[in-house]
Amino acid sequence: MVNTATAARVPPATPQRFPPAANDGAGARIEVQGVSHWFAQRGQGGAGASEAARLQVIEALDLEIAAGEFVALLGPSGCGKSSLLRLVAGLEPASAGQLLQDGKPITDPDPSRIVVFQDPTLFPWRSVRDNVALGLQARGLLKTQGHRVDEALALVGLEAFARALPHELSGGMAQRVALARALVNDPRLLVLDEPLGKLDSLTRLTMQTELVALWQRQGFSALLVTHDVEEALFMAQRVVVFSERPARIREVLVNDLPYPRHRGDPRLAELRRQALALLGLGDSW
Ligand SMILES: Nc1ncnc2c1ncn2[C@@H]1O[C@H](COP(=O)(O)OP(=O)(O)OP(=O)(O)O)[C@@H](O)[C@H]1O
Repeated sequence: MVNTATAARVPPATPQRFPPAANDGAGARIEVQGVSHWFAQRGQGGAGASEAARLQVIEALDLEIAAGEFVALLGPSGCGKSSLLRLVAGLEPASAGQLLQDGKPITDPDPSRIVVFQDPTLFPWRSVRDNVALGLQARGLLKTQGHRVDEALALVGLEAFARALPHELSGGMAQRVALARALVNDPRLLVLDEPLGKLDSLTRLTMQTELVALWQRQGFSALLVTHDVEEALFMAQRVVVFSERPARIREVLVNDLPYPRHRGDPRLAELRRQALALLGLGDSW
């Protein structure tokens, strides 16, 4: 599956070369207002499950993502981070409270909010180009807006691989295709659920930089879940640190370092120390 020889020939994406985004840099403003969420536990009843049979994953959460902001979520495993992403994406309704996009309730999935998961989940029989075209095709926009497929591939530096099949790609290239598949929709919010989690560490560092460049270039808002403290601090403007389940905000770390950032910046080291302490990992790391 991973073709490192081919991967080595792929230049880093250079988003600066391409025309302005159609959304004119207008990222979505997201408001999470008094949101609580719980699941019925397996084998203990469905919609009518009693309090005791419910697993509460989010508790009375208030959070705002400003238009065009990059926010990352950190927290203990299983605390409810991905559950929150699913609510923001509109993949399921919150048990209590409300979520708003630009002042309007989020009730369903919408092409203005695209989720990128850890696994690129490409259709193996479709070319890179045809995988990226899926969103436009599903909405009947391919004939009139097909040029956006090429623009999205160019944004992630994969123009030369448009005809390749997924098995010919490295892990990093496949994840870039997943990003292009998201970008073709010109999203106002990119919801990133550990999107770099399966990549080798060097590719991961490269793609962190590329993702930040795409975010700066395209102007969407970004909400990232990651287990990697450095990744969160390197990429985001604010890092929300959650408690153990049910997720409550323990602290919001503000990183006002300008971009492009330097990984050796002492401010990043200080924020890392704070984040690890908040996650209960102390100074010994
Ligand atoms: N559809 C579901 N039905 C029942 N329980 C669920 C469902 N989805 C998630 N959970 C449970 O909710 C809790 C929170 O899960 P979630 O995936 O949101 O956590 P997370 O913080 O993203 O975890 P991780 O960091 O390990 O990915 C977990 O205990 C999980 O088992």
